Amino acid sequence: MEKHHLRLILNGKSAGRDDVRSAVEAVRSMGHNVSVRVTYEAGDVERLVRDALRDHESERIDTLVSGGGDGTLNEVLDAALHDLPEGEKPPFSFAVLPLGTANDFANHIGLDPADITSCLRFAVRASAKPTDIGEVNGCVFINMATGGFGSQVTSQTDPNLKRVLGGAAYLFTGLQRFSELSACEARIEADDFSWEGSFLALAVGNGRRAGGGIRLCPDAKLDDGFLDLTIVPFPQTGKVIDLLSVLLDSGVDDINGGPIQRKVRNLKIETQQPVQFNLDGEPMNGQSWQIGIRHHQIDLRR
Ligand SMILES: Nc1ncnc2c1ncn2[C@@H]1O[C@H](COP(=O)(O)OP(=O)(O)OP(=O)(O)O)[C@@H](O)[C@H]1O
Repeated sequence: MEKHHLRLILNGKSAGRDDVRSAVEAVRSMGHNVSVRVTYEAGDVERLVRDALRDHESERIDTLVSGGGDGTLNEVLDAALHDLPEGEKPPFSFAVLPLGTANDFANHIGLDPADITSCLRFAVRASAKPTDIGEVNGCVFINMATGGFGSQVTSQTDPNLKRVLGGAAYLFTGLQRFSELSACEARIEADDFSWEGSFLALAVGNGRRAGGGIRLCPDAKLDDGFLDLTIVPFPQTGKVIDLLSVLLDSGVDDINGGPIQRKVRNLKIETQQPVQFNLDGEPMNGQSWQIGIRHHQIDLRR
């Protein structure tokens, strides 16, 4: 069996968890090398990724594991890809140890956040597969970029509520703030598609689910070289609440009349007012969005 050298960047929120310690012990006892670096606060991930890039030759690091939620994974990838010359891949593959609240991306690749030891074993057993990365105005995402309803919910969800309710917190906050939901006017131009109108939710997915399991891009694939654009138009007849409950219950599949769905490589979105976009849950504000895909930019153990 090949001996692996893992570097685990662990979000400090989970540093005290017994199951994380057991998982590291279990993988070390399989003969692999695991070095662990823990974050204390925002910004630490970037420095720890730089350290991993510096150490990768001397310590033969072959896999960088993101230990945290989608937010941590996003920070890890953003730091690893930031200064990379075009056409180059990072010098190691990536893996995920799902320790977040929703873990939408980890769920998409079949990881069970309740069994952390299996997830870390998977990081040494699974093969590293070429994986696409999405980009919005120069910032990366691996799972999904959402605008409108979905983004409002994620960024306004109280962290304490998230801890108590888990993924359902997103839904709770969404309904609580329902009265603030309004239509957002946008103009969207893609390779061979354009759309203008007001939307309730907008999603650009490399992965399929966001906001705690809501299926917004049901046909998205991580390595097909496309992003899946989903537009849920704002209902003309004021049936917003019906539309919302369908969306939260079963995702876009069951929406009456269907949402607008397209596979795209590049798109530009202009909104009439400033809106928030969420990249894997991390908020960004603006009115003009240039979105693209970096085909097979990383290798991911999945
Ligand atoms: N030691 C720490 N204690 C508390 N927060 C931290 C610590 N280190 C980093 N953070 C913060 O944790 C956040 C990322 O957390 P995490 O990866 O769990 O995202 P999440 O959004 O809760 O996950 P998910 O999207 O899966 O629900 C970042 O905003 C970062 O600033």
